[in-house]
Amino acid sequence: MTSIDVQELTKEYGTTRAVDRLTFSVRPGRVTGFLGPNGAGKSTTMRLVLGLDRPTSGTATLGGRPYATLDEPLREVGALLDAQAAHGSRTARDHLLVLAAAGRIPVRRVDEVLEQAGIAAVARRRVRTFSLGMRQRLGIAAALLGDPAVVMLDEPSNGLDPEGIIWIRELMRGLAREGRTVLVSSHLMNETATFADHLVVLGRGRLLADTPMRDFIEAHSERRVRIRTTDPARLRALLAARGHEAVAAGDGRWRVGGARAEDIGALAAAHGVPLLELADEQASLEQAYLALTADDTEFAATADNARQEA
Ligand SMILES: Nc1ncnc2c1ncn2[C@@H]1O[C@H](COP(=O)(O)OP(=O)(O)OP(=O)(O)O)[C@@H](O)[C@H]1O
Repeated sequence: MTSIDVQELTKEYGTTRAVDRLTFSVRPGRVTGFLGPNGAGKSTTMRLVLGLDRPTSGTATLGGRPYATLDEPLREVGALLDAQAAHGSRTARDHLLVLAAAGRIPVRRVDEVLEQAGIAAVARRRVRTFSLGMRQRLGIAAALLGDPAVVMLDEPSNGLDPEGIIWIRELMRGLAREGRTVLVSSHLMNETATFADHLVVLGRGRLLADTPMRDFIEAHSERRVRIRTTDPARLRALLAARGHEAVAAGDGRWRVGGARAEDIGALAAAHGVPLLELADEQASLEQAYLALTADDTEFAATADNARQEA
C-alpha cells in the first residue's frame, strides 16, 4: 500500500511562497479531494510530489521514496496535470504507445486504457482534432497506463460533459475500492462532494484542513432545522421561550438555527402543534468550504476592486 507523504514542504518562486511548510498524508483505499482557492498551491504540491519541481525545503514521497528514486515510476504513480500535454500531431493511440514504450509497459495496456477511458473509437485520430473533454479522457488513460498504485488528477472533470463527469466519478471511486491512493484537485464543490471520502484543503500555501468530508461539513457549518406547521405563531413562541428563533423561509417553511429536528419534534408533540414537515438540513460542502477559506482567498473581489471595475 502506497501513501503520499508531504512533510514540511515549502516552495518559493522568488518572493512568492507557493507552498508553506505543508504536512499531510494521502492514504490508500479512499478518494482524497484536494481543495483550495486559485493560487493556493495545489498544482505546485502535485508537481513537487511528481518530482517536476524541486522543493525549497521539506520532502514529498510516494511509499516513503522521492519520485526521482522510484524504479518504475509509471507503474507506481499515474498523474493527469495538464490535458493539453499530448502532442497534437500524434494519434491518441500513438501518444499512449510512446509512453508505454518509455515505461516498459505492454502494448495490451494501451488498448485497455483506451477502452477504459471511452476513447477506443477515436484512438486513431490525431489529438489536435480532440475536444477538451476527449483530451481529458486521453490524459486519464495515460495516468492509468502503468496500472499505478497512486493516481493524482488535477481538475479531471474539466471539459467533461455530464456523462463524462459521472464516468470520472465512478472511475475514481472504483480506483479507491481497489485499494489505490487517489488524490483529486477540483474547484467544483458539489462535484467533489459526490466522490471524495476525505479532504485536504489549502489556503495561501498552508494546510487549512485534513479531515474526513463528513467531519469537515459538520465542523464548518451551522446546524439548522426546516419546519412547516399549521400553527407557526404558537411554534415560534414555544421556540423563542427556549432561545431559538424561527426565521420564515418565504415558502411557508421556517428555519431554526442551532437546533436538532428531534428536539423540535418532541417540543411540538408535547404541545400538540401539528407539523407538516420537519428535517435537519445538512450544509453543503460548498458552504462549509466557503466558510473556511473566506480569509484565504487571494483573488476575491473586494469592495474596492468592485468599485474600480464598475
Ligand atoms: N513556475 C512558477 N513561477 C512563479 N510562480 C509560480 C509558479 N508556479 C506557481 N506559482 C505561484 O504559486 C502560487 C500557487 O500556484 P498553484 O498553481 O500551485 O495554485 P493552485 O492551488 O493549483 O491554483 P489553481 O486553483 O488556480 O490551479 C501562485 O501564487 C502562483 O502564481
